[in-house]
Amino acid sequence: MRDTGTDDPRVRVRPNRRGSRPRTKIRPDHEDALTARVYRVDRGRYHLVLDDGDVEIVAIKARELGRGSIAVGDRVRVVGDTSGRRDTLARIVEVLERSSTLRRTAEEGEAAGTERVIVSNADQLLIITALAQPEPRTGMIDRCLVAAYDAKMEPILVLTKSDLADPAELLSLYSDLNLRVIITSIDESTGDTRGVEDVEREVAGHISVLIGHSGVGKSTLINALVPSADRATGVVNAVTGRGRHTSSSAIAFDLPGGGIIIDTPGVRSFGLAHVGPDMLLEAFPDLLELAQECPRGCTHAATEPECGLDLGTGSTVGRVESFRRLLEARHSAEQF
Ligand SMILES: Nc1nc2c(ncn2[C@@H]2O[C@H](COP(=O)(O)OP(=O)(O)OP(=O)(O)O)[C@@H](O)[C@H]2O)c(=O)[nH]1
Ligand SMILES: [Zn+2]
Repeated sequence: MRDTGTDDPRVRVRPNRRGSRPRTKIRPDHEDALTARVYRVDRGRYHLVLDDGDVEIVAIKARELGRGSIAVGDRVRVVGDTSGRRDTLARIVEVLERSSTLRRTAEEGEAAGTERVIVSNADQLLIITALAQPEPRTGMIDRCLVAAYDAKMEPILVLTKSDLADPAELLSLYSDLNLRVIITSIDESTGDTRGVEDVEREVAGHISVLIGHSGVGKSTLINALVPSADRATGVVNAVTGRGRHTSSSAIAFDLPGGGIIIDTPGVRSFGLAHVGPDMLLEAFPDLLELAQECPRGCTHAATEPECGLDLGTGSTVGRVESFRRLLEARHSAEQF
């Protein structure tokens, strides 16, 4: 073996075609790089918080990183001006391995059909649904559940505006899923709140993503958890009928009690086409044994004549029904 004068595995030796000295391709050795987390992405600029000292800096992606995406929640290594002073730019030279990725399928106009990462490294998905204004949509909840199970994130159902409607009917639909459920009501003008401490307890020390339709109270909830976030609430565009958030970038906030909460304004779709029946079944470990009886290639749909899940009895019947509802939700035309 040729001695290249280093045992750095990043030094690659090209074949010595001309018989001259070996040519080495040494990638810049970013030994001085600092680690940081992405909190926000805005027009190609990445807003990061350094691990050491909590300094906020702005960075661009180094060209050597190629086309791979960098998402909110990503852990990165940065070089250059990491002082965090105004008008300084650092450079992201590496994206560290992700522990989870929440994805959506790109919409038409973009590279349609390709997958985009919404948030990296989160471990919980808070599905925010108002009990009224707007009316709850179970299709959206089901699709979010599939996305959470696929991303190996813990789903938590947060039912807001409990001052306006009773949760009982909605809850009965989800009782077989053994979901964690939190019921809240927040009156920003009086400060009269219910359930916010329950949310606080669930998110402490975790990286949690909030997802939900416009107007369900995400910003109101974030303000209750992180007063310094100062999210604008309650403004709905009279022309489009949509909330004011038009960008689809996620944005992260540090929780006072530790942990991170990530809002996803403008995110309206998940790509679920890639979620196969057996992948979803992994979220129902109690049904795996029944599925052993399935013929090969069984899709576990209710129309499968010999699906082993039909052998379930007692409380398992409800579990199978819930599982099959989520299977169906993958193909729903609903965006969420
Ligand atoms: N009655 C009642 N109203 C609430 C509650 N929580 C939020 N609201 C109101 O619902 C409206 C929408 O709340 P936002 O927090 O702006 O909703 P959002 O999910 O952030 O909406 P976008 O920013 O459009 O995505 C506001 O007028 C809030 O004051 C609640 O618990 N009860
Ligand atoms: Zn089956």
